[in-house]
Amino acid sequence: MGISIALAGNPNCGKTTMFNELTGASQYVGNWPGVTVEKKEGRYTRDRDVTITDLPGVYSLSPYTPEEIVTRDYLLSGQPDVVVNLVDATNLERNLYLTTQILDLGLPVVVALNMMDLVRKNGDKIDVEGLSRRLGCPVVETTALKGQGVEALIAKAIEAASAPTPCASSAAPSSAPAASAPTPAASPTCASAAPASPALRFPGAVEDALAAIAAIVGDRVAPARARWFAVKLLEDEQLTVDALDLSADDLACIAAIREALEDAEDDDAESIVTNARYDAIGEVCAACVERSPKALTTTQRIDRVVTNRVLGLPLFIAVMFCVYYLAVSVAGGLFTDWANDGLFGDGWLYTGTEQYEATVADFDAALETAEGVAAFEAGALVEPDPADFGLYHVGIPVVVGGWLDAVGCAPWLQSLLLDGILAGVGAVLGFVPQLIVLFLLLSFLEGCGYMARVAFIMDRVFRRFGLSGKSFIPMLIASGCGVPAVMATKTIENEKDRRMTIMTTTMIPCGAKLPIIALVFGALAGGDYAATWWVAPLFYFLGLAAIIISCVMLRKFRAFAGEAAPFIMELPQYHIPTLKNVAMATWERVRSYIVKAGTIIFLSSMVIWFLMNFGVYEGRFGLLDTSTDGYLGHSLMAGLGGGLAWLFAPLGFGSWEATVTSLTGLVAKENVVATVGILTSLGEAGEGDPGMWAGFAALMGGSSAAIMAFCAFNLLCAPCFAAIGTIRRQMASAKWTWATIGYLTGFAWCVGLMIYQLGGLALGEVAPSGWTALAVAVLAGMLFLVFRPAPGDRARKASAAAAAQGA
Ligand SMILES: Nc1nc2c(ncn2[C@@H]2O[C@H](COP(=O)(O)OP(=O)(O)OP(=O)(O)O)[C@@H](O)[C@H]2O)c(=O)[nH]1
Ligand SMILES: [Mg+2]
Repeated sequence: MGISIALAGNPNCGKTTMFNELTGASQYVGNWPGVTVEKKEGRYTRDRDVTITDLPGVYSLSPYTPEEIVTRDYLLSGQPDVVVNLVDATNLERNLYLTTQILDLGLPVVVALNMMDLVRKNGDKIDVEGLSRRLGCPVVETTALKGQGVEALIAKAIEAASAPTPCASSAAPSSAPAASAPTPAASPTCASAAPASPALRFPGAVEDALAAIAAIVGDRVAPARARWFAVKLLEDEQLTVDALDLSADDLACIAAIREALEDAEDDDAESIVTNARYDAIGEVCAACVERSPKALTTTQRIDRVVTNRVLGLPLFIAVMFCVYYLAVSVAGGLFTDWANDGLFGDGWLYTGTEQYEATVADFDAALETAEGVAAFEAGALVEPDPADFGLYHVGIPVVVGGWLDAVGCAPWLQSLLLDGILAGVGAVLGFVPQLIVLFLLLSFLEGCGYMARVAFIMDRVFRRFGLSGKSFIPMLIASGCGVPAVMATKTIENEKDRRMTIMTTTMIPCGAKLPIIALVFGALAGGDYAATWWVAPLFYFLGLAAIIISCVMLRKFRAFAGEAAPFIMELPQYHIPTLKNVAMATWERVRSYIVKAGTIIFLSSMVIWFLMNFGVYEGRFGLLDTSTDGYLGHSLMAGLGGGLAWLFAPLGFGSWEATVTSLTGLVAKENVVATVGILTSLGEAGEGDPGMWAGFAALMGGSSAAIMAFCAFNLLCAPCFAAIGTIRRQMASAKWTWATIGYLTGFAWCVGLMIYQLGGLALGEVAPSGWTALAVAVLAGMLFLVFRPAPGDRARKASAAAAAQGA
């Protein structure tokens, strides 16, 4: 017969680690509380008849948070034959609180004392026999991380499940609402079950009250579960009261019992029960746990430095600097260039690069002269072939291009495949090596327990702006790429905080936006870095300021009103994470990035290619000849840009070219510079080319204010398709995705308007007009939203004032 085992316990006590060990699954394990949020089922590898269910970690069985409801419903459902209650043995007092509640359920329970490796390392001792006797259930020592004790644990669980009594699986009343107590399964062994006499007893008055309530409930519930219902009725938990369908008389009797107890103890019933539990646990621990007199554990010693008020922040900045240096500079420099220019570019030369570059420079210099050009045309001067200089391989586009040529593929299809799809998908995949390194390092920091501290440190800063410390990690990641940043918002439990973070985090300039900043920088400063060094940091500051202002403003709306959720996170013990866990966490993140490249980017690259390569030329619609100058002016994209250009006129860049540039940026921000290249007929000159700066400045009508407005708009507006796709997934709602796109684009437009109209006015580039008035109005509106009290604040202040007056 199949046996169903439920794994229940506090957050971060090792349930998923145990589950993976038992079932061979690879569910996500992280070193912070609240990793698992829904139940997962698997089969025991050594006995396929045994089903194991991993449940979200909970501190109690009260139906408040979604995780608590999932766990409580499952335990009450009658499905588990036995509950394996994992407890973090390094923190027995707190963990046993849930144990006492699980014991009340009347199901067979086996307690797993997990993390015994840490207990031994700390030099503490636990009397397992004594604990088992006092709790009235088997207790097994385990170290899930190393797979120790897990077989003995399951053997005990199977034994307990097979014992004929006690049984509570048919105990839930049939009228119980589905939300809390799904329909029970009938079980013949229960008919004769005697009322369970709890091993863990409360003070006499409480036990008397419970017995009296149990008598009123009578046989409406199975005897084994009578205690659970009696406790819940004493606590006056509405869900249970509704479920039992008691008569008005019975309810009045129970209320009288409760009031009598509350009067006698001078406390409310819920607190009385909670205190009774803690007192009982205190006695158990005093008798069974012997703490080593050692003053501080390793974790406490590390935390003294890491979470220190003065040292915490600088230390964190140093750690992050190292992570970024390794990922972006070292790995990025090594691998991303290789992936972008080698694998998805022309090819890559591993050795003899210096000699090759020198020869190319000579070749380029020769082409500058008339003789050189003549020699080149005559075939006397040949472009140097990198393959002659050392170890070289060609890029995928070259290989694919060769195949397509060989099979006589139509030029338009070649262009679609190479310039459209391969270029688009390749640009995204080119970042994969960098991301792997970044995520490996971040997963390590997460797995060892450091990230939980970071959120705690940043909370002190962020709280002032209505954001929780947990929003910081996404923003940090966003400076690399918005996609993983949006995914990282998953760890923010509070829905409002999470939505707000998703909506704003992509305002931080990501790696792909840096070329835009460089281009603007060049166009404004003409390469005079010494005099204008402040332009680039200015845009980072703009991103950060935009987030802060947005959060302060958004908090004034009902959908986001309220303070950031109080920062409650138990700081886990430090430990070296297993290689498997780090690799899994990294893969999980990289995988979604790759999947996105294969789906959203794939499709959008095709669409953009189509819009840029098709159009009406000499009265005929068709594929444009990309070798003619200004072909883009005839494309569908130009038409689209022309149609939308009026939107950007107030921002100073109302030409179809500038509009098209912003539109292609939606696919990937890298496209902005590439499009400027095509528009200025400079090809792939790149953002560092002075010709490109001049061309770009001309595109913007030579106005510095327009250039700044263009840059601000492109940095702050809706992110690339890839990030939008991720936002859609994390928001799990089309409405919120559109709200995000709308908010970001609207906000970016307003900032662009203010920069162009007001900045241009100051610089003498723009004459006052109706738009100037609108820009002033927008500025005033923003200031109003920032400084206006949040809804509810006024009421709170008024009541506080009234209370103060009354006092
Ligand atoms: N030292 C030690 N660490 C462990 C042990 N078991 C689990 N861990 C670590 O504890 C952390 C939490 O493990 P999880 O399995 O995710 O915990 P969980 O109970 O599923 O947590 P939630 O899903 O948040 O409820 C991870 O970093 C594990 O590697 C153990 O026996 N010893
Ligand atoms: Mg888990």
